[in-house]
Amino acid sequence: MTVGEQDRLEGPSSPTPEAVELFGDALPRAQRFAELLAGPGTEQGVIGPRELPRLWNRHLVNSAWVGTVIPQDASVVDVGSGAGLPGIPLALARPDLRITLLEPMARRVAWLEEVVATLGLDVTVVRGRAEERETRRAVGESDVATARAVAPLGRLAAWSLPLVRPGGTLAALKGASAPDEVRRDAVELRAAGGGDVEVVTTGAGDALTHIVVVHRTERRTAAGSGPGGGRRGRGRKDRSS
Ligand SMILES: C[S@@+](CC[C@H](N)C(=O)[O-])C[C@H]1O[C@@H](n2cnc3c(N)ncnc32)[C@H](O)[C@@H]1O
Repeated sequence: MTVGEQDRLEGPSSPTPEAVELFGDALPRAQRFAELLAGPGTEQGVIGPRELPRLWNRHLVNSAWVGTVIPQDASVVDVGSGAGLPGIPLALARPDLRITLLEPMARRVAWLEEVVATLGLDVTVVRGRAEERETRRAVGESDVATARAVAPLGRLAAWSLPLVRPGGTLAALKGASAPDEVRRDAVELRAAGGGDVEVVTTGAGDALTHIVVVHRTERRTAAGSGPGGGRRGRGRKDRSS
C-alpha cells in the first residue's frame, strides 16, 4: 500500500475544538465539505491525499479564521479559490458575507460549482484570472479580497487590489514569513494601491494563522493614508506601513 492510499483510507481528521467554535451551526456542512475534499477532491486532484489527516486545522480552520478581519455583511472575492479555500469555509462560518469564488482553471471551477450546489451555499463562482480586464468587469469591486497560496504578496496585491473598492482590504493568508514578505514587497504593495498593512496572527499549533491585511488607499488621498476599515479581529496585530 502506498502512503497516499494509506492516508486516503485514514480519511479526514475529526473536527477540532476550533472548528466546532468557528463553524457553529454550520459544522455539519463543514464536515460534508471535508468529506468532499477527502473523496472526490483527492480523486480530482484539487487537494493532495497527504493533507487529509490535517484537513481541519491546517485547511478548514485556517481558512475560516480569515473571517476575523472581515466586517459584517461585506462583499468578498476569493482570488484563486482552487479547492474552495478559504472561500467555502468562510461562507460556512460567515453567512452574512456575499462571496464570489474566482478561479481560472475550468476543472476547479466545475469542482467549486459542484461543492456550492451540494452544500446549498449562496455563493457565486466566476472563471477568470484576477489581473484580466474581463474579470474586473465581471466581478466589480468588493469590500474585501481574500487569497491563500496564490502568489507572492506583491504580485497578489497587484492582481487583487483592483478588485477591491477604495478603503477596502486584501486579506491574504500567509505562512510564518508574513512580516518578511510585507517588508520585501513594500514597494510593490504601494505601487498596487496598498496603504497601511497589518499582520494579524491568530490560532495556535497547526491552526496558527497569519493574515496580511493590506488596506487599499482612497482614490483622493495620498498613498499610504488608507483607512482602518471595520474589523472583527481577535488576533494579535503587527503594523508595518
Ligand atoms: C496553490 S492553489 C491554492 C488554491 C487555494 N486557494 C488553497 O489555498 O488551497 C493556487 C490557485 O490560484 C489559481 N490562480 C493562479 N493564478 C491565478 C490568477 N492570475 N488569478 C486567479 N487565480 C489564479 C490557480 O488556478 C489555483 O487554483
